[in-house]
Amino acid sequence: MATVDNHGSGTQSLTDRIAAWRDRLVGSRDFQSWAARFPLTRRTARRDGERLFDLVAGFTYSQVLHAAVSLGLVEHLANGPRSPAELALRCGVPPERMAVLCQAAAALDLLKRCRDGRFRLTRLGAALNGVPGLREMILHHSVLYRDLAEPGAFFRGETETELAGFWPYVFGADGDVDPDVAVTYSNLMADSQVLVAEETLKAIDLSDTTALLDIGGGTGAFLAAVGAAYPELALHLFDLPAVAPAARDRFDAAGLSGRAAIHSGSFQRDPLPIGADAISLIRVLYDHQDTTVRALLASAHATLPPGGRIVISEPMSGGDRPERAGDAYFALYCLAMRTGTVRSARRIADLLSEAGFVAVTTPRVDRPFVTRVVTAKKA
Ligand SMILES: CC(C)=CCC/C(C)=C/CC/C(C)=C/C=C/C(C)=C/C=C/C=C(C)/C=C/C=C(C)/C=C/C=C(C)/C=C/CC(C)(C)O
Ligand SMILES: C[S@@+](CC[C@H](N)C(=O)[O-])C[C@H]1O[C@@H](n2cnc3c(N)ncnc32)[C@H](O)[C@@H]1O
Repeated sequence: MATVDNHGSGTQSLTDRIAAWRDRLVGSRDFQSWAARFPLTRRTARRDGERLFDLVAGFTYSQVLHAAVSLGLVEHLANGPRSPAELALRCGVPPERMAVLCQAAAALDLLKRCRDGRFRLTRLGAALNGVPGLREMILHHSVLYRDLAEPGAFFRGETETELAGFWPYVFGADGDVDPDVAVTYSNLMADSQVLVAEETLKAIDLSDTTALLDIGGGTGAFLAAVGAAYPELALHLFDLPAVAPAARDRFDAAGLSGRAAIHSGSFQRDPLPIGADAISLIRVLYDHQDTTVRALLASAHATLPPGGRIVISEPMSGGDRPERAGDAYFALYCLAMRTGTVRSARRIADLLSEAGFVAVTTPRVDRPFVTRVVTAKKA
């Protein structure tokens, strides 16, 4: 590509110059005004305006969703349509304000306004009730919302984020954490694990595996799903002493106790249990910095037998193709957590190769906003 001098600020390719010209044009009021009237550009101009408006206003959309959940609107509509007055009474909100909320939720396609002025759930609104843990996820966003209140300060790294304190075990706490906090944390993790497990198990095939070690396996939600899908597989869970023992109840309830072993320890301090021919790390790597991840992947590699498999599953950055869930939600989430970072599948593949793994694959997943998967083998 031809390059030209850019007034002392280095060289600029022809593509860059064309882009700069396009940006100046689209950014000019006169052009916008003309494009909004000209038949061939009118639709694009309107669509871009709408898209920009949605980004400008998006934070209020999320708060409408939050209110619909926290005030119990979604719950109260689960059995059919109701009038705003009825909902106002049930949710403890003044009728005229409830009417605004219903109308807003209808505009966002969470509710449908019936001809008689009542509101009912749309397909989207109804789906919300069936997503495990989503209600609690939405509610806990109050914390992240506060952390993002001054976005400039947030990105400069000046915000003392509250979210960091919400997930105590990410910091490797063991033993000295309020048990109630531990339960809230573990329940939210386990509930939100249901879809992650569903998605991960669609992407991988464990039929040639005899024993799976789930590192950072929480209270066993992933292993319970694996156990149901693979009746012969031996299951090993490894997590911090304050978390791992709680998996016992889940394994008992699922009838998995005969083939599920629980190992308490820290992958930052203790050796990993040996004997498994596959290791899974589900939503673990993104909680940690590269040094921890490198050491963890190296121990995983050392623990596995030749031919052993590793499965990484977590939300990922789109890398050279940035995407909303990974790059505009989970990346900010991790910044607020202050301990880890969202990585692209390519970056995780590189870290796996660095640790000695081969045959790295990135199987397709249906819902990358829930999780993405990278697998590899020990040679
Ligand atoms: C019945 C008729 C007439 C027609 C039917 C037509 C039809 C087939 C409709 C489909 C309806 C349907 C089944 C819809 C299903 C929708 C689903 C399943 C939606 C799922 C959505 C899931 C979402 C939005 C998940 C969000 C997850 C989030 C935000 C997770 C966040 C996790 C975090 C922050 C974890 C943090 C952990 C830490 C601390 C960083 O380590
Ligand atoms: C984000 S949660 C994921 C839990 C589970 N895999 C899931 O997807 O629901 C991260 C897990 O890693 C565990 N963890 C964090 N640091 C750890 C460490 N040093 N050793 C072992 N487990 C650790 C946490 O206790 C927690 O259960």
